[in-house]
Amino acid sequence: MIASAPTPGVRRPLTVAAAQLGPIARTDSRAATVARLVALLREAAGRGATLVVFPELALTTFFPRWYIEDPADLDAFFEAEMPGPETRPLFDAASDLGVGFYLGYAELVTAPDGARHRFNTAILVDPSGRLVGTYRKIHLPGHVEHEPWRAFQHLEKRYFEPGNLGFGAWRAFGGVMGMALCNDRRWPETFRVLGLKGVEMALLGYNTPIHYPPVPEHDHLQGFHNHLCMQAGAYQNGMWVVATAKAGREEGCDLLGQSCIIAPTGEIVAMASTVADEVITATCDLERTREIKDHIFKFDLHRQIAEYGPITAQRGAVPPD
Ligand SMILES: C[C@@H](NC(N)=O)C(=O)O
Repeated sequence: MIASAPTPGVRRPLTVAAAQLGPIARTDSRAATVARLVALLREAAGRGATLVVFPELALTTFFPRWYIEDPADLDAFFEAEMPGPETRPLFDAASDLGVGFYLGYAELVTAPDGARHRFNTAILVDPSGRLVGTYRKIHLPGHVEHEPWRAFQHLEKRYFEPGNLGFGAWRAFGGVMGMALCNDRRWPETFRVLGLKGVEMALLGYNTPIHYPPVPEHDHLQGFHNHLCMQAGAYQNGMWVVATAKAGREEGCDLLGQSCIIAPTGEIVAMASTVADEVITATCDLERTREIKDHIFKFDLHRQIAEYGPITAQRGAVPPD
């Protein structure tokens, strides 16, 4: 008998929702945005979800598109406490409904010495309202300086520090959960590190402009690349992926939709069909991760780590000319 053969009849179903958001205007209040999140949460709960995944930077417009010089203007997009007075209604609604959630937001941390640190952050909250974990975005895309030639900026490298908490894995919702944010999904290392930590479901929010100023000839591929990297990450690591967009035309900038739920086989099992507020759900059997983790990508058996050194070296190993 093969020790790792799945046990017939064993299931660990988890009904999840991706709660896609349409655009958020710069002038929209936090209260108005949180009310939208609560409405999506209620719809998801009504459809049986016990975990709801919101987008990256889900409380504000995607402000890295602007060069902001006044620190007070920048601060207005950040949360100094979570929950704070304006986000508390989301936490209250979730625990009333018995639903947990993933939420992306801009986090302002003031250290004991008074130094201020800014992160692009996601939290995971369980159905009782307890904070399960915090993730701070590691792969920050874009640029540091103002580049006026662009139709819009992508100043994540200016406004955020790289995450300092690593890629976490948390036992919650009947399985092992991991988190990532937007550009992280393009990197196989993200999913591999989560996979090595035993993650069975990766939760991810994104804001992806359709127009990529440095290489505009790839604009028509945004939807393809979005799914390509996440379907590969799901399959190569045997995990579910729940990925949620902030979508639609936001302050003149078109953001990709196509929020999706991906099985450990790499198959998309649910996908949004609008670029507005929209809930998609799927019942995900966490036990299905074993179809991959115990077989084609059984890490302990098949990985050849002696050959993987360049992956963690600062520089590549390109042969000399
Ligand atoms: C452009 C970039 N956006 C992001 N918010 O990280 C991405 O989709 O990779």
